[in-house]
Amino acid sequence: MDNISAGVRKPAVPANSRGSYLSSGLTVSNMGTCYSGDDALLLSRNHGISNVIFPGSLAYSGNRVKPEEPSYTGCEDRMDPIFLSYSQANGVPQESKLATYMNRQNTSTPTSTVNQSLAKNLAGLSLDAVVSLKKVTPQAPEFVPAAGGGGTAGNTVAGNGSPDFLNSFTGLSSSGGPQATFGSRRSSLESPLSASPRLTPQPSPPLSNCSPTPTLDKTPITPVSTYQENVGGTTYFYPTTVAVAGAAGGGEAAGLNSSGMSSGSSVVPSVVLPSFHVYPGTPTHLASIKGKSTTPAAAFYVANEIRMETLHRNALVLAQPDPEQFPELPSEIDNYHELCPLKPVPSNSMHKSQLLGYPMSTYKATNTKTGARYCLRRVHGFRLPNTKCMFLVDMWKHLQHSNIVQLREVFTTKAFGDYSMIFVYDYHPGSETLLMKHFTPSEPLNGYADPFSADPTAPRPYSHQKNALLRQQHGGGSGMLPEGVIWNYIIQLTSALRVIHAAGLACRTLDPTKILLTGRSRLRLSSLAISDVLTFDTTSPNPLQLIPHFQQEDLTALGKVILALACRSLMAVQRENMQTSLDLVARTYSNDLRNVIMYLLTNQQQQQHKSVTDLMPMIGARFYTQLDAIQIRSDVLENEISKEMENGRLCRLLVKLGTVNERPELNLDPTWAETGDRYMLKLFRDYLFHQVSEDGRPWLDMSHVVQCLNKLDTAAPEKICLMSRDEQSILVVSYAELKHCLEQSFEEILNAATKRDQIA
Ligand SMILES: Nc1ncnc2c1ncn2[C@@H]1O[C@H](COP(=O)(O)OP(=O)(O)OP(=O)(O)O)[C@@H](O)[C@H]1O
Repeated sequence: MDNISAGVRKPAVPANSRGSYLSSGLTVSNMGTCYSGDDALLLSRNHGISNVIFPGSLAYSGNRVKPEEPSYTGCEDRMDPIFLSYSQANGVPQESKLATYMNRQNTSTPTSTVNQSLAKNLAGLSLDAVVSLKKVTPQAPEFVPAAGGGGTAGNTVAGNGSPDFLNSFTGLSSSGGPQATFGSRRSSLESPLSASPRLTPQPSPPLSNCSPTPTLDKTPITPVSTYQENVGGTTYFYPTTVAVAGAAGGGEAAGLNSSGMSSGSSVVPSVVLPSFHVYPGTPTHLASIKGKSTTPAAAFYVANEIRMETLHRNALVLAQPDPEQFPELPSEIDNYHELCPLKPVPSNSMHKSQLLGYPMSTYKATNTKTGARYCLRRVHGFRLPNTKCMFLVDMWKHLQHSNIVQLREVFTTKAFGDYSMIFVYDYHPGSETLLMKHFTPSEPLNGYADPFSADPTAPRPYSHQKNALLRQQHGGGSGMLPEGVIWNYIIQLTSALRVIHAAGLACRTLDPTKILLTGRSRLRLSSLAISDVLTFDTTSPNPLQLIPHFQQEDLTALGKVILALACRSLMAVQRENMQTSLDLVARTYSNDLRNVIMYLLTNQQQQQHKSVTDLMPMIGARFYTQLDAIQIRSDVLENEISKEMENGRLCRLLVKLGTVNERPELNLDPTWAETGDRYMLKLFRDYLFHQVSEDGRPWLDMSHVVQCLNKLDTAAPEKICLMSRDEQSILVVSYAELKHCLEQSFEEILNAATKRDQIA
C-alpha cells in the first residue's frame, strides 16, 4: 500500500517547482459529496489561480442531486461532517471557485436546485458505498489540519504523514489506499465511494512470485461522459450521464457478480474480485520445476528459453528467399508465392530422393490469399496420368493428428518449366529430421562412436575397446540416447501410426529422413500421401488392396527406426548387423525395449498379423510418464501465456493512448489533443511515465506503470490525482472515467479515419 506520508513520490511536476505542490496551500473540497451533488470535485488553490472542477465519484446517478430522488435518503450521519460544516447558503463553500462561479452567474444553475433542498436531502442521503465508512467528526484531531499556510497542513499528509490522519482516512477507503488533503483548509479528496486519489503510486512489488496488491472494489463504476464549461479560463467538468454499476472489472463485464458467480445465482458472494487484471505471479506448483528460469524478469515475462525458441521460429516463418541466390525460382505457383527452399534444390534430375525415388525439393511458401506459410514438396518431372488417386489424397487431407504433418492439397504445375507435382503440407518452422538430429556425424557423440562405422579407427563391434566403451556409456554421460527419449519417440510414432492405420491408410515413409522433430521432442510423420500418389496403380481394380501389406511394412519400418535410434546408427538395421545390434540393445536398455524391437522386426511368416495396438501393453505405464510430462509442460506454457496475455493487453492499451496523446490535430482542430477528455489523458500519461522523485530525478517503476494501465483497462473505480505541468490544475479522476475518455477519444479518431477512407 502507498505511504503517502513518506512524500517520496508525487505526480509529475516541473523540476523547478518540485516539492512545492504539497505545501502551496491547495484547497480541496469534495463538492460532489454533498454540495453540488454533481459529483464534482473542486480543487482550488488558496492563491486563486485557475482550477478545474471534475467529476469525482460516480456514485451519483445524475448530473445534479435531485433532492426528491428517493435513493438519496438516510445518510446524513454517514456523511463526513466536514462537508456539512461547509454547507453554506448555496451548499457550496463560499470561498470555493465553484461558488464564485455560481454567484457570478447568479442564474438558475443546476446547483441552485440543490441549494433549495439540500439541507433536507442531505439528511436523507443514502449511498451504499459509504455505509461502511468510518464516521469522523470535524473535531477529531486527525481531521484538523494546522491552520495557516499550506505548508503545515499539507505536510501533515504529504510530508510528515500523521499516522492518525492517514489511518482515519484509510478506514474510510474501500480501496484501502491512502488519502490526502492539501492546504490550509479542512478538506479531503475523499469521495463518496471512498476511492481516494493516489498521490503516489504503489511501490514496486517484490520481483519473485509477487504482483502488485490489487485494490478490491465492491462497487463497480461506469464512466460517465462529461460536460465541460470554461469560465474565465477555468474549466468546469460535470458528469452528464448516469453511472451504472457493472462496467468495472472483467468479471463484471462478463456478467459475473463480485463473487464470480453468475448474476442470477442466489449464492451469497463470499469473495471480492479485484477490479483490475494483473498477473498474480508464478503458481506454487510450477515454482519448483527444474530448468525453470529464475531471473527476475522471468517472473513477469515469458521465460527466456521459450522466448528464444519462439523468436527463432517466427523469424523462420518470416524468412524470405534471397532472389540473387535463387533466380530460377518462380515468383508464384498456383496460390503460393515467396518460395524459400528448405534444402538445396537438386541441380540435376539424377539426384533422387532416397526414399521416394524421384528428384524432390522442399520449400516454404506463402499462400497468396491467406498469408499463411506452408511447406511445399515438389516432385520433379512427375506427370499424373489421371486423377483416380485423388480419393487417397482426400483421405490424407482429413487425417489430423498431433504427430502428423497434415496434407492440405495436391496440384500439378508447370511453373518450374517441367511437369511437377506439388504436395502442400503444414509448415512447422525449425523442424529437423531425425536423421539430422540423431544420425549426423557432426553431432558430438561425447566419446561414442558408431560401432558400425566403416571408419577403421572407430571401435569395432564387440571388440574389447567397444565393450569398455559401452560400459562407460551405460554409466551415463554417453552419446547413447536415454531410454526415456526412445520411449517418448515410440509413443509418438505409434500414436501417429495408430490413427493412420485406423483410417485405412499406411504411412509408407516411416524413415529417419521423413520424421520431423520440432522443438524439444515433438515428432511428426511427414511426406504422407506422396508414396500413394507416385505408386498409384491406375489399372488395379482395388487400389486399397495393398494397404494391409503396407501397414505391416510400417511396423517393420518402426522397428528399424527404434533399433537405429537405440544404437545411434543407421547401419545397425542392416541385415548383417541386426543380431549384433539386438545384443547391443539388450546390454544397454531394458528388456521391454528389446521386446518391442523384436516384436516389430520378427519375420512376418513367423507371426500372423502385427498391429500397432499390440504395442500398447508393451509401452504400459510409460504412457503415464509421458502424459505427466506433457501436462506439466502444458502447465508451464499456460503460465507463460498468462504473463504475456497481460503484456499483450497492455500493449494494445498503450497503442490507444499513444494514438490519442499529442495528436497534432483532429478534424482540423489543432487543440484537440489538449482539450476536453484528451487533456485528462495527457495528464494521465504524465502520471504514468513522467513522475519525478522529490529531488527531481525521473522516477521509474515498471510496476506503477503496469498497475495503472491494468486499472485503466478494467475501468477501476479507484481515483488518482492528476496535476497539470504548470501546477495550476488538479484533476481527481477515477480510472473508470479515464477509460471512458480514452474510448471516446479513440473512437473519434477511428471515425475520422473511416471518414477519410470513405472520401478516398
Ligand atoms: N512440413 C515441414 N515443415 C518445416 N520444415 C520441413 C517440413 N518438411 C520438411 N522440412 C524440412 O525441410 C528439410 C528438407 O526435408 P526433406 O524431407 O526434403 O529432406 P531430405 O532428407 O532431403 O529428403 P529426401 O532425401 O527425400 O529428398 C528438412 O530440414 C526438414 O526439416
